[in-house]
Amino acid sequence: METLNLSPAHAAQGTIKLPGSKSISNRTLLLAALSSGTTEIRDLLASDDTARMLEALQTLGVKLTQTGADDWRVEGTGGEFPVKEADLFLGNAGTAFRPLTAALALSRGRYKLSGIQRMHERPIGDLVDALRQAGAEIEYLGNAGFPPLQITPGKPGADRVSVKGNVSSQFLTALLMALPLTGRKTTIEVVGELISKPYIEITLNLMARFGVVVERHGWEAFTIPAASRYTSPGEIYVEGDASSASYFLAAGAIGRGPVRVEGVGQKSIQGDVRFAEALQAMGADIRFGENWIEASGSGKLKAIDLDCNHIPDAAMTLAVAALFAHGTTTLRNIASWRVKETDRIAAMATELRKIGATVEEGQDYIRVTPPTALTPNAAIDTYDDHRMAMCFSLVALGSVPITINDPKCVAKTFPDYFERFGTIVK
Ligand SMILES: O=C(O)C1=C[C@@H](OP(=O)(O)O)[C@@H](O)[C@H](O)C1
Ligand SMILES: C=C(OP(=O)(O)O)C(=O)O
Repeated sequence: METLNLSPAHAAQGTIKLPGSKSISNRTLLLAALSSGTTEIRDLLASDDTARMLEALQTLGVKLTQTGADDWRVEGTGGEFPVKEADLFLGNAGTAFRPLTAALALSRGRYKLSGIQRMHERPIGDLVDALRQAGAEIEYLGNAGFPPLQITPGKPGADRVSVKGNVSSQFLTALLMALPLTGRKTTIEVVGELISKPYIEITLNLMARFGVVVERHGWEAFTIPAASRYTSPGEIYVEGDASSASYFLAAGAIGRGPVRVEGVGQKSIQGDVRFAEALQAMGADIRFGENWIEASGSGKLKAIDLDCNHIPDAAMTLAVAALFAHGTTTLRNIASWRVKETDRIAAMATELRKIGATVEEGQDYIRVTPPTALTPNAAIDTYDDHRMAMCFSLVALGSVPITINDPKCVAKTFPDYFERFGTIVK
């Protein structure tokens, strides 16, 4: 196994131009493929998750041309994938797997969708149940409720479908993006509490840019108007990734800063920009510009007690920042961590203990009390979870050496993370 030894660091300072947002990149690729007209996408994220989406669309007959380092031209299909039978491998990309399942289930073709082993352990049953109400024919090829899936042509379905919201917001996102393909007026009812709500705002915002405006009834119901069709906006810029920003902003707060991230700011459509508020509550100084965020601090943080349901990904960064805070930090309402790249509550607890922290975990929370001195030379297991690897790089700022096992797992969303991190730590 490959390992990366990070040297002790005493300060963090500098500016980072963020890679493109994963959530915006994969939504934009799919919407551009489903729309009529050609879309020029700028600043697309180049990572495993977007590579899986690009490959899948290519296999489905969508014409894609790379026009610059991070720029792509997508020739829209007008909502009908040219290839009607395909076998797609989607790695561990939730933002590819869930939306493509919905789009293909409403596309009158025969498709097999699979991923890596962990993807086959991540639930998809609530989405399949909702798509079946919409007339889709989907079979489980392994365990019921989980990928891999076989899709065959369906028939017209109900004009009201319901979906559970408490396991992943990606199921509602997938339905919202795919239902316009039917051309029929359809209402989606959300059953129970919807988690990770800001990701739905990203979905609705991007759909509107591609010409489909969803009628909204709070968080309970969403109506796709009859005869909705996606049309290309022509050119679209992908914001920098706000979740990736969290590691650098935390570094600025822990290592005094200032550390500035460029690519997201005041006008961001990503919910994870609100990580900056959490960091502020921990005592960091935060400044926002139109297209940048900057963090600095005294080096000493305060513990917080926070409901993190709105920032599930960036909240992992708070768990490691808690090592540098005075007191006990509690992160609540994060049950979804258990069904992501790994069981993130269990993984976080195990690895924080290697640094000397006292950690209590519950079904939907984690509580972290820092040690009086961080344990040097811990070897951190990363569980094929990019965020575990990125989060734990921050420990180096406690002036202790640390080893990150399998550091290349960051390729899921941020292939050159460690090189970039190396440019801001001193
Ligand atoms: O829609 C999206 O782009 C995402 C939604 C979130 O998932 P859940 O809704 O499963 O919490 C988030 O964790 C994931 O990284 C990206
Ligand atoms: C949960 C994540 O990914 P996915 O899009 O695969 O759900 C993540 O990036 O933290």
